[in-house]
Amino acid sequence: MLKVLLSTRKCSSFVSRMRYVDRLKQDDDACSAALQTGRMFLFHRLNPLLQNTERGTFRPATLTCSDVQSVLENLGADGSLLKESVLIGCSEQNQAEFCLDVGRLDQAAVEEMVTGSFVDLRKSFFLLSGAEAPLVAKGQALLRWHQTSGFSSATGQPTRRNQAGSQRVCSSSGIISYPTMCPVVIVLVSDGTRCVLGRQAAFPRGMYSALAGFCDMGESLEEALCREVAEEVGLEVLSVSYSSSQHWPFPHSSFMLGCHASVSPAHTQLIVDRSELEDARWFSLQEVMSALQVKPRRGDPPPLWLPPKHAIAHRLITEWTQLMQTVS
Ligand SMILES: NC(=O)C1=CN([C@@H]2O[C@H](COP(=O)(O)OP(=O)(O)OC[C@H]3O[C@@H](n4cnc5c(N)ncnc54)[C@H](O)[C@@H]3O)[C@@H](O)[C@H]2O)C=CC1
Ligand SMILES: [Mg+2]
Repeated sequence: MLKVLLSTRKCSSFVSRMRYVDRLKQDDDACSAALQTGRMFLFHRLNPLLQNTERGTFRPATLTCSDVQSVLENLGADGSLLKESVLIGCSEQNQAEFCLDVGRLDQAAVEEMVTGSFVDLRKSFFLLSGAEAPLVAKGQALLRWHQTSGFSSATGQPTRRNQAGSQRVCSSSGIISYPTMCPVVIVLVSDGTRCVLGRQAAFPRGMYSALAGFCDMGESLEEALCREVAEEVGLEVLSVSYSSSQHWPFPHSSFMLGCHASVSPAHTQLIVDRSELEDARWFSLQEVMSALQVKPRRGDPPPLWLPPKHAIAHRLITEWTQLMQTVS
């Protein structure tokens, strides 16, 4: 049975924070009160607001409710915009965290008032640290869901959100809808000494990653994995082990389920589906280890470079190299 060690965090504080967030999702008044003392992450047309740190790195700008209120007042915006904030969690200091899209305001004017810049999500995802990037991705995903869910797909009537933004209710039928993610399997296939990496034509030059694909309706994780590997590279998987998962905001919200898979060393011929992948190849441990050392730089790309640390593919590749080194 799979056992994942999560952390040695203090259980009591974790439990109370999770229950607090859950209460804010159920209780609009409690959520409105929490908004007054909460931390706020701003977005402009779904691009998060980032600030430079003294160390030359970036972090998401965190504002208080009154900071945002004074921005809205100064720019002549309606104060009720604040009610469009969406709850995204609770900090370790027990402060509720919200995000708000101020896309109706002039971008440059907001940037000047809060000393920061609204940066494209894909770019900001790789400028931020491991803990902050998922928070910004979650905020953008929830804001996007609200922006595209104003009408019920069943009745065509307007929907109303709760204060936390964790659900929307159809005004005519009462049907409740919740934010959705598409399950995706991402898999590193190995024959015991090498692994398969593929590249889509849209990837940056020289970049290869683990194979990935959307789960079809009704499939288990294992069935989706075996089908995707068969479709994309023509291999038959013999065994599967689960590694970890990740919310991935691109192009919309995917729930990435990361796995390792093995194939028989006697059946390793790749038949690549060129409509899906520009290329897929077997790579040796040595090639992958060298690629993990490569730092991103301008100019000609190296022969192989791998997805950045935030991506679950990076984790799968690192785990595989560690496993290969222990067995060799
Ligand atoms: N974290 C990482 O390193 C990587 C992440 N990914 C992510 O994995 C996801 C899936 O990868 P792909 O190879 O593109 O999937 P894929 O291999 O299933 O091919 C995409 C095609 O699947 C169909 N499809 C079925 N269900 C879909 C849905 N719910 N949404 C969109 N298209 C659907 C469409 O025809 C689409 O063209 C993407 O979100 C991609 O960003 C992909 C590779 C590496
Ligand atoms: Mg694919």
